[in-house]
Amino acid sequence: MSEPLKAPAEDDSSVGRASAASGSARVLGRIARQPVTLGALVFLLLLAASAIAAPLVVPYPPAEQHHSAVLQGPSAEFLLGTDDYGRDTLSRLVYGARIALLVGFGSVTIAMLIGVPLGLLLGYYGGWWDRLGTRALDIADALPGMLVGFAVIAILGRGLLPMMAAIGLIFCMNFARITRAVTLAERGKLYVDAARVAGLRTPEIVFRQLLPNLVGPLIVQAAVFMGSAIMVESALSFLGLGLDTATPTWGGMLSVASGELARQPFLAFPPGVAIIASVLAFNLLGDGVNDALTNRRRPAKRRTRTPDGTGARPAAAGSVGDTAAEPGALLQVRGVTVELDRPAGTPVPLIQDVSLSVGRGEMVGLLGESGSGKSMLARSVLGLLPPGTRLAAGSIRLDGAELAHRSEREMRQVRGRTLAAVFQDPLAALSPVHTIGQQLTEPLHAHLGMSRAAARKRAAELLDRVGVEDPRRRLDDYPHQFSGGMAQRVAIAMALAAEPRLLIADEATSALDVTTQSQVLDLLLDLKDEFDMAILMITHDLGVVAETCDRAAVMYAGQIVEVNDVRSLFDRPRHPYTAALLAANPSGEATTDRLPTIPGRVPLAGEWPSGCHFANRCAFSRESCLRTPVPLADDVRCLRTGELTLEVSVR
Ligand SMILES: Nc1ncnc2c1ncn2[C@@H]1O[C@H](COP(=O)(O)OP(=O)(O)OP(=O)(O)O)[C@@H](O)[C@H]1O
Repeated sequence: MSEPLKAPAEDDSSVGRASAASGSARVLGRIARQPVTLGALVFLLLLAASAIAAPLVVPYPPAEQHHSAVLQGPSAEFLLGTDDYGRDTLSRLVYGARIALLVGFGSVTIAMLIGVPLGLLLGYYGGWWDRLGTRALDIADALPGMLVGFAVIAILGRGLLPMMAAIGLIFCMNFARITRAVTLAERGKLYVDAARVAGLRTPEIVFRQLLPNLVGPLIVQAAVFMGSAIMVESALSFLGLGLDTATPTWGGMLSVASGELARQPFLAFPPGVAIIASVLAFNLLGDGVNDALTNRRRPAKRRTRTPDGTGARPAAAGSVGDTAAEPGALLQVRGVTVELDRPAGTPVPLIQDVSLSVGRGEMVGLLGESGSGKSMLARSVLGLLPPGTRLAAGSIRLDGAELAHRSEREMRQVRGRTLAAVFQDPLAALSPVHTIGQQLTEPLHAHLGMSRAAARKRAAELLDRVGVEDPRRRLDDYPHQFSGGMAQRVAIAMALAAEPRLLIADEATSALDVTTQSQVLDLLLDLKDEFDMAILMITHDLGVVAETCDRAAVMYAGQIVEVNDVRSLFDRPRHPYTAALLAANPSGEATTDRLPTIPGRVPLAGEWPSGCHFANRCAFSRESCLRTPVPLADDVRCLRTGELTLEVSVR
């Protein structure tokens, strides 16, 4: 076992060590710097305070009639005049605010209780659930809101609760739509994949990972709908469908005013202004909060890669020379094809007939240009294929157990225990609204059944192991308080939590600067030995493969074209594409000028030639190469491999 790593010299002080509350404090700070939003907030707080303290602040009880002062204009005695019964308008206005705010709050709560879980389910599950659900939402939306309100009140009768239920039903569809849209966007993010990889169950992912990320948009919408709810309440009261006429409501006051316009036109002003001002204030508040949150959520600057510096060193001693399927290999992928379903037309293969094995404790590199299918292969193994794609053929065996076509529930048992993954962007792979401690302890608690205290202790040990200084304190930090390199260490610690047998590192170091990349690679190598863990290292970077891997596989246009031990692959490539890739490597020193660049472009999925996928770009292709599909034989997918001598080296 290797010694625990000391924290590297990497400086993460620049990203701040703000307290856990700093995110909310920053948002509040931004709101405080928006005078209009602040004004709206102060107005609404005063309105709420006066509504709550109404008996203490109003000059007269709202129902008290002053028969000698009917329909008066503003005066010192009655600041906003009186109504047709001589009741003080100001007092009724303040009491009306109670009803308006209560109905607004109650109806928005009802709308959220119905709409948010519905939107979460539609957005998270997608597919038929989503299609049927959104059609149902469309139909519900087509019904005029007020008609729905009338129907509910007709059924339930007049009163505070029926009014809240009616307005809640009108708005619940909007909450469902917003929640669905945000969930659809969030569920494709890496932190959700990471949570699935960590083996969290669907309710845990939906309610603990996704829901907290919806809080911002939901607060904004709740503020806006509070205003709308007040408007609907006023409209229903105006039409006489609200509370009984003795109860002071703004809509009811307007209704009275409309009958007395000729005698006292001022009567309409106080409730009219109150409705307009509060609706406007709620809208301005929603807008302001939205601006403040959007600012908060602006993605952090990506680290830029410094040029090269990834000098290749000789492949690890004892490289596995036999690249054929190994009996008892930890991971055995055989003939895997993933297809993209199209509503009309035949499915398009995204990867085709892919076979690859990874031995126990072995580190295998997966190379290939963008779009060659590396991530799709990784996702097939993880059981995380994107919506619309499916495993059409093949077998994926991990530690002897078949993973192909397993249900999500079954895959959860595998992910996070035997199988784990680290992705390219660690900050995207970590939930922004949970502390590192919460995210690290969750899989320990969920998989290993550890108590919260034991899980926290283990989490601190893991952080220490991956080189995070002061781990106990840093458990309470949020992902944004870590630099890219440190966040990747945290992501690795999460992946290691249940000591998996196979770690899939999908471009895990690509977003890091060269120094940090080298530190993280060293860490992975140490951990591989310490945990006797195999690693499938997906990368574009030939240097990373040369430096760290035992074997490497090269993918091109959805197929594996060559597999070999690293030394042989780099010294004596057997497939023209491998040779071209090596020669085109900017850090390499090509010793032959036969293939300095790769002409043409990678064909898109669905546009692959029927024979060899590389044939159109290959300097050595013959007519026979285009005729029939070329199988992977003796770990190379080339009909002419026996005839060619491809000498390219990147060392
Ligand atoms: N969500 C998706 N839906 C449909 N097709 C997809 C999806 N993601 C990727 N593809 C397609 O699948 C093929 C393989 O893509 P994949 O992301 O696996 O390539 P890659 O080698 O990992 O590329 P990169 O190195 O850029 O990540 C490409 O043709 C790509 O356009």
